[in-house]
Amino acid sequence: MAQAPAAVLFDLDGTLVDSAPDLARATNRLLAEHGRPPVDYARLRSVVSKGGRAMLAVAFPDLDEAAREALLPVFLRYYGEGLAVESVLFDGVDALLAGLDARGLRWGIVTNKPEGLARGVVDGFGWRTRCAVLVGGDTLPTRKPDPGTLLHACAALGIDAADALYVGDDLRDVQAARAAGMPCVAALWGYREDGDDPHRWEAEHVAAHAGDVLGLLP
Ligand SMILES: O=C(O)COP(=O)(O)O
Ligand SMILES: [Mg+2]
Repeated sequence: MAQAPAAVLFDLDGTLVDSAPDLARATNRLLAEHGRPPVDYARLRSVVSKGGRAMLAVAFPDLDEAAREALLPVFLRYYGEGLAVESVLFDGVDALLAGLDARGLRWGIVTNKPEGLARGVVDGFGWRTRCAVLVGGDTLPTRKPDPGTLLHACAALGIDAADALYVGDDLRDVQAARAAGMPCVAALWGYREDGDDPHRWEAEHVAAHAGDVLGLLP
């Protein structure tokens, strides 16, 4: 990277926060209420960055879409009751964010998680005053892979998309960044299903560890 970005934007689940344990607890509460055994954790974990609908498809594969859609608000409510209980930061994230702060580089979050829940996670990790912008999946009518939420974050920061850097663990993160004209990093430490190959997503950078992102900056 020739020039330092004006700000670094992050995806939340699978990039900054390993939220799978809290999401699994909400899933299992819902399953138990329906008289079902707990979810296959590894399978659930692999789709966390694909959102609540994908998680419910793993947990209730026999239900049709309409029946799963009806479960979504309950699932999100259960998750909302314990957002930062068992969730942890991925290795190196703390040092990465501290490194950005030390360089005076603003950072923010653009997630598909509903904004209210994302705010709860941000508060849970004590980031409220450090996180310069937070855009959720319901902040606008569109969400990733649409570039709108990334562009919205840039407008809030008063910067051009081309001058920011986005870090995300899912194909739709890279698609959103590319559509926004924003350089991006595919995070290999996040959630992936078998067969997902981030090296084929055409991100400008691929990082194996959160600490590698600082190394990309000049
Ligand atoms: O909740 C989701 O849809 C996934 O969240 P993410 O965009 O932070 O990975
Ligand atoms: Mg993600």
